[in-house]
Amino acid sequence: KVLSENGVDDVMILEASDKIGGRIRKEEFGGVTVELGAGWIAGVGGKQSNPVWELALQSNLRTCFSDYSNARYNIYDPSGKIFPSGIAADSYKKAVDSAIQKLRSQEGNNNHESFAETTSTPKTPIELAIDFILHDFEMAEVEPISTYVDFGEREFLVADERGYEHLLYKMAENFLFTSEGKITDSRLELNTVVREVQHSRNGVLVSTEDGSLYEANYVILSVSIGVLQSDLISFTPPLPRWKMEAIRNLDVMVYTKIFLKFPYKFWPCEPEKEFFIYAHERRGYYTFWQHMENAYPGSNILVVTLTNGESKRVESQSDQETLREAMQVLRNMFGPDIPDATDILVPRWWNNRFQRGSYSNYPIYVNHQLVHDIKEPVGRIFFTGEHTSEKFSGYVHGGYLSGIDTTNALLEEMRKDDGRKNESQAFLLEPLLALTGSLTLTQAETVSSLHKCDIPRQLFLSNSKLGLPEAIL
Ligand SMILES: Cc1cc2nc3c(=O)[nH]c(=O)nc-3n(C[C@H](O)[C@H](O)[C@H](O)COP(=O)(O)OP(=O)(O)OC[C@H]3O[C@@H](n4cnc5c(N)ncnc54)[C@H](O)[C@@H]3O)c2cc1C
Repeated sequence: KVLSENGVDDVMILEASDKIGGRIRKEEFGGVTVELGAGWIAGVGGKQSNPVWELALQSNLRTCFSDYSNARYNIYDPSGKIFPSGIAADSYKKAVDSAIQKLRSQEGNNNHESFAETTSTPKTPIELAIDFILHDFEMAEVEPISTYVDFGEREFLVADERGYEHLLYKMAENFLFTSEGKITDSRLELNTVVREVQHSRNGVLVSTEDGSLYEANYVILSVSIGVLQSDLISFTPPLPRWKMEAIRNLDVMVYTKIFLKFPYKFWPCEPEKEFFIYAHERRGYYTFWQHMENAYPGSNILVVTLTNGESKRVESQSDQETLREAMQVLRNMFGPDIPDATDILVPRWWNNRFQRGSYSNYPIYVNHQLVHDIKEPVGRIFFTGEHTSEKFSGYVHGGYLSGIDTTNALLEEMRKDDGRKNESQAFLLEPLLALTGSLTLTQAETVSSLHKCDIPRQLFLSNSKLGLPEAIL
């Protein structure tokens, strides 16, 4: 939309997978729609309006208020007894206070520790569980001291059969899709995996896995930080050292929601018991649980969240093994007589070569050079996506807003470029063949003829979460 409003319509979106949405991805499971990726619209109810929440309202997306702070009163010990609420709440408060105190004492020190490194090592199962929730489960309790509060602290769970992705299709309606979600536009190419970006001061040339070539004046790369860290896409010439270092220095978080379907409910399913915690001797071992009765009453589905090392471990084993482990934990909590799950769904974000993780994880006191370098363009290559958002990295709205920022930066560059072109038409007509030395003649001819096109061509790689030029996310 931003591009279109500025008269730039000649764009191409190359998406590696078979649908738009990226880390917004739904699947039918156990008779309902579950979100394998983003599930919450976070950052609602503050001074400013979160644009993703606005989209949800406009699209009549069904959501339900979801407050996982209640989980602190539902902590099960390894033998299945619930910790008295006073003890659980006190332990929680102590852990939060000490983390906040430590963070405050470090404020301004330009200390690059991640939040996980700020507290002393916990020892008991309850300390381990709380530590896991505070540090791995979205750092929910410390957000109020950070700058992330502009949009508010309320969170809403998407509970709509059409999925979170409905927002994306709504945004792209009459642009890339019909109201039934059918692609109408040749500007979007699915199943198109970018493998190489050749770039020079004259333009970019993109090669895809199927051997196609796309020539353009600019490229916006919205792949995840995990993909940038992997060798999926190569750059010729290679990216400069400052860019490579920024990419390498940003942590990638793996966050996995495992879904389990049961023949009937055996867990307490009052609305305020939506979340519960299992305090195991092993940190992060099937710790954080949620029932889906608030979102989909009668669905009989439980969700357990794993992160990082546990996510990677579970991704590499069979789903049957994961089911066995999860059932053992549930039997510790609820007794030996509970029924076996009838189905399990284990997303694999780490092993997905188009993701390689779930979202970026910035140090709590961000090194501004890192933020700057991660989003800074390299010549004609622009970078966007949640990892380039200083305030909202890791969130859908971070991706959305970074898309707009990057688009504006590109538009600015295009204006400057137009100025330069007017000064020197000769430069514009310089053949691109220098870039294509390694290509076959036919390909080179194709490239060459595309280059002669009068209309400026802008190329966008991947769809991003919104998948659309309207909001390059
Ligand atoms: C399990 C999980 C839970 C989450 N929970 C929440 C939540 O509750 N709330 C929230 O706000 N956020 C949440 N997030 C984060 C949120 O989903 C992301 O921040 C956001 O969707 C990222 O959008 P993006 O456009 O930056 O990247 P993506 O959506 O990942 O888009 C990048 C696109 O690039 C494509 N691609 C990759 N490689 C190539 C290639 N070589 N060629 C072409 N295309 C390529 C990918 O297929 C993908 O479509 C969660 C994420 C995960 C994984």
